[in-house]
Amino acid sequence: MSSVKRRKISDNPSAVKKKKTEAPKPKMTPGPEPRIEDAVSEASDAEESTTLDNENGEAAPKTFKDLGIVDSLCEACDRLGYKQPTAIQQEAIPLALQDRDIIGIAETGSGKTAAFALPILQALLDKPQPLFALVLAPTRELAAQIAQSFEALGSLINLRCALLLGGLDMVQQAIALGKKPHVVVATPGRLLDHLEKTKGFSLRNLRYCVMDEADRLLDMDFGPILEKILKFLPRERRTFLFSATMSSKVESLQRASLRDPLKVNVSTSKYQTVSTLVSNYLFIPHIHKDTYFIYLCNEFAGKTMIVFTRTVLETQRIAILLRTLGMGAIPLHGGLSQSARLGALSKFRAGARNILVATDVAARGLDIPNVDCVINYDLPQDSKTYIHRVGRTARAGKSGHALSIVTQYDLEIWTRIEAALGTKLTEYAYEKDEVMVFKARVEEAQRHARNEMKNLIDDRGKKGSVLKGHRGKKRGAPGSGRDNMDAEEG
Ligand SMILES: Nc1ncnc2c1ncn2[C@@H]1O[C@H](COP(=O)(O)OP(=O)(O)OP(=O)(O)O)[C@@H](O)[C@H]1O
Repeated sequence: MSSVKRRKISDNPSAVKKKKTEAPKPKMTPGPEPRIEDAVSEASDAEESTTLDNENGEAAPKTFKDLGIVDSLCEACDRLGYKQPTAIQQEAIPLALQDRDIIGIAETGSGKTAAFALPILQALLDKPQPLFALVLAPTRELAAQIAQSFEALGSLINLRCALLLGGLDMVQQAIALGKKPHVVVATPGRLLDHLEKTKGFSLRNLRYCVMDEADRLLDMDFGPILEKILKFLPRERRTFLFSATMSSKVESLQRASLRDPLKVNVSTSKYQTVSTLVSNYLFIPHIHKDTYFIYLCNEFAGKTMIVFTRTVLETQRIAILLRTLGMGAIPLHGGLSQSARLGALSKFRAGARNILVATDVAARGLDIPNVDCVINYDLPQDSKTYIHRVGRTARAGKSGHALSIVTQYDLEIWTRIEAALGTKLTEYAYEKDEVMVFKARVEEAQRHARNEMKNLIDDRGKKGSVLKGHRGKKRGAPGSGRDNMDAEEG
C-alpha cells in the first residue's frame, strides 16, 4: 500500500496545522452574482455534463487528489474501491472546496453522497469542531445509510457521527449528542424534537447543512418542519442540496435559504434514468394482475428484486402471496416498527431474502448492491417517484431491469410518466398461455393471503403484532406526531 500522510480530526483546532487546500480551478465559473432565480432556471434546463474537456471531447480521467482531496480521505476512497471520482463528484467537489452553496443534480446511484461528504470532511479537517455538519434525509433508512457512508469515508480521521431517527429511543440519541459528534445525520421530525427538547443541544455553530433528496425535503409535506429547523441554524453556513430530481419551484428552493448557489447538473435531461437500465412495461387486465406479477417473479427467479406497491396493506399482502408460493420475500413499510424496518432491510442486504416488497419508503436513496430488478406492482403516483424507484437498480455502472405493470386503470399516469421520461418504453414480451399456467396456484395463494391479512388486521396494535396500531391516523393529525413524517412515504 502506498504511504500517505494521514490527518486526523483534532478537537483542538490549533493543534492542526492549517494548510489551505489548493483546489483546481473549477470548470464551471461562478459568474457574476448568481441569484437563486438563476439557479432555479438553470436547474430546470436540460444540460450537458460539464466534464467534457480534452481535445477529443472525452472526459479527462481525474483522481480524487486532482480534485484537491487530501491524502487521508483519498486513502479512505481507495479502501472503499472508489478508483476515480464519478461525474457529479468531479464537478461538485472542487466547487464545494471553494466554499460555495451547491445544488447538485445527478442520476440515481451516481455517487452523490461522497460528492457532499468529502468536501465536508476536508473542511472539518481544516477547522475541527463538534457539530460541524448536519445532513437531513427524508427517510430513516436513507439517513442510516448516509451515516454509514460518512463513517466509512471518515474512518481514518477519527470522525464522530450521530444518527437521529424517528421511531427509536430519544434518550440514546441525546446521549450520542452529548458526545459532541462532528456530523449529525437526521430525519427532520426527530431532529426538530431534539432541537426543541434536548438540553444542551444546539446547532448554533453549524458550518454545513446538506439536504439529500432535497426536492422531497422541501416539498409541501416536509417544508414547514424544514422552516422550523432552519430557524435553529446559523445564517452563516454553507448549504448543499442534492437529488436525482430537483424541484424548480422558486418557493421550495427559497425555503432552503441558499446563498448565491451554483448548480451542478450532470444529468442530460430533467428526468433521466441511467443507460445501464433496461425498462419495460406490461399492459395487462387488472383482474389478472397477481397472476402476471407472479409470472414475472418466476421469470426473474433467483434474482434480487425490489417490488413497489402503493399501500402498507398491499405490501404486506404481496409479501404473503410470494411466500405462500415459495419465494423469499420480506415486507418494508411504515406500518412496521422501526426495528422491524431496519431488520427487514438488513436481511435483504445480507441476501437472506431475495425479494423486498416495499412502499415508497424504499424509493429514494437506498443503496443496496446488486439489485437486479425493480418491479412496479403498482405504478407510482408521479414521474419523479418512478425515477427514484427504478434507480434502486443499475447503480454505480451496473446493469439492471425495471418492469412496470400497467392496467387499464393506470393509463393516464403511465402516459404522464412516459412523457416526463421523454421516451416510449417497449412492452415486455410474453406468451399469454405461459402466464395463465400460474392462474390456479395464484388464486389459491390469494385465498391464503386474504386469511392471513384478516388475522394481521384484527391483531393490529396488540402486543407482538406485525402491524403497528395507528389505524386511521393521518400525517399531522393529533397524536400522529411529527416524528411520523418520515415513517411512511408511500
Ligand atoms: N467514485 C466512486 N467509484 C466507485 N463507486 C462509487 C464512487 N462513489 C460512490 N460509489 C458507490 O456508488 C454507489 C451509489 O452511490 P450513492 O448512494 O452516493 O448514489 P446517489 O447518487 O446518492 O444515488 P440516489 O440518487 O439513488 O440516492 C454506492 O455504493 C457508492 O459506494
